[in-house]
Amino acid sequence: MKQYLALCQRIVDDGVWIENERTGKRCLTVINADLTYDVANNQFPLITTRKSFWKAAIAELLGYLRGYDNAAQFRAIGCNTWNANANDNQAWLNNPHRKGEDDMGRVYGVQGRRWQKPDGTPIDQLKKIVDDLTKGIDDRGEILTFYNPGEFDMGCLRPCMHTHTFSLLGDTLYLTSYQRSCDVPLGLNFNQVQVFTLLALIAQITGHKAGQAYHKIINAHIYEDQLELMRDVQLKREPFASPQLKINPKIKSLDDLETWVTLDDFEVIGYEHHDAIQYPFSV
Ligand SMILES: Nc1nc(=O)c2c([nH]1)NC[C@@H]1CN(c3ccc(C(=O)N[C@@H](CCC(=O)O)C(=O)O)cc3)CN21
Ligand SMILES: O=c1ccn([C@H]2C[C@H](O)[C@@H](COP(=O)(O)O)O2)c(=O)[nH]1
Repeated sequence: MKQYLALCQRIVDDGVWIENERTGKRCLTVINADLTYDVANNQFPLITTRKSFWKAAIAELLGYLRGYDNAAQFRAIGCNTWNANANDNQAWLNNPHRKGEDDMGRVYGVQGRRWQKPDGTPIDQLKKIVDDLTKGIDDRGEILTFYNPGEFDMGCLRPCMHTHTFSLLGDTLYLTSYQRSCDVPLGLNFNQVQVFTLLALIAQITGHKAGQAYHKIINAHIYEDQLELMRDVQLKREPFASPQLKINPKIKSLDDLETWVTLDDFEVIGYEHHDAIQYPFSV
């Protein structure tokens, strides 16, 4: 939690105002942030200086791992975060690739599970990683990437947290996640939960201990209409100790994640937090 607040304070103190053409808003911006999460000791990096809707963040991750491409699929598992990007973004509404209401196109999980080869057949990046790690193999290329420049025009948004690299040292699994663009008040609250949970889940289903998760962010920003709430409300609050994440130990395979897992299989223990803050969301 301290590293999150330090990043917010750094943006407030040293950020540079940058015009963002896509949203038509200005963002107070810094470049480069490195966050580390202690998955080994279950220090769940949940924001405590406001109420975090962590279940929606885990649902979003589950949707990516399942290869979802439609906001209705996300809603059905308890996540509303893609409604606006799928249905309220004029550029996407005008895009001939959009298949109708709620379609997100070839984003995130579609690339992770069904990356299209030139001959039209799909590559399942996640399955390859899970199969390798289960056998104790780290070929130094256990990379899940959603970043496919050749298909950016076929999706509603380029992926923000775009690449996850898994590394095995003995029986301990590590994760390094890369994020090109980060809405620190809203998105990072979710992304921290997702990086932590992704390592915990993949360690569990491949039979390894979880080590540390490293989260590398390039462009970290606060939108102009979020700044006052961050600077004058959230940053004035004292954080509480980190809670713990409990994952149902019956989850043992990728197939389990794809079929029966729900948000009831995740529990947060000891979450003390301040009141909710509603930050404006930019489409
Ligand atoms: N401008 C922007 N910021 C983002 O963080 C973002 C995007 N766009 N587009 C794609 C996804 C969608 N994400 C989102 C979208 C909405 C919330 C949000 O509204 N969160 C609320 C509560 C959500 C709930 O009740 O479930 C929050 O207070 O954290 C968070 C992440 C992250 N991404
Ligand atoms: O997981 C996510 C997804 C998105 N975001 C934020 C970062 C930016 O504010 C927008 C995306 O806009 P671009 O113009 O495509 O950079 O969404 C996030 O923080 N986390």
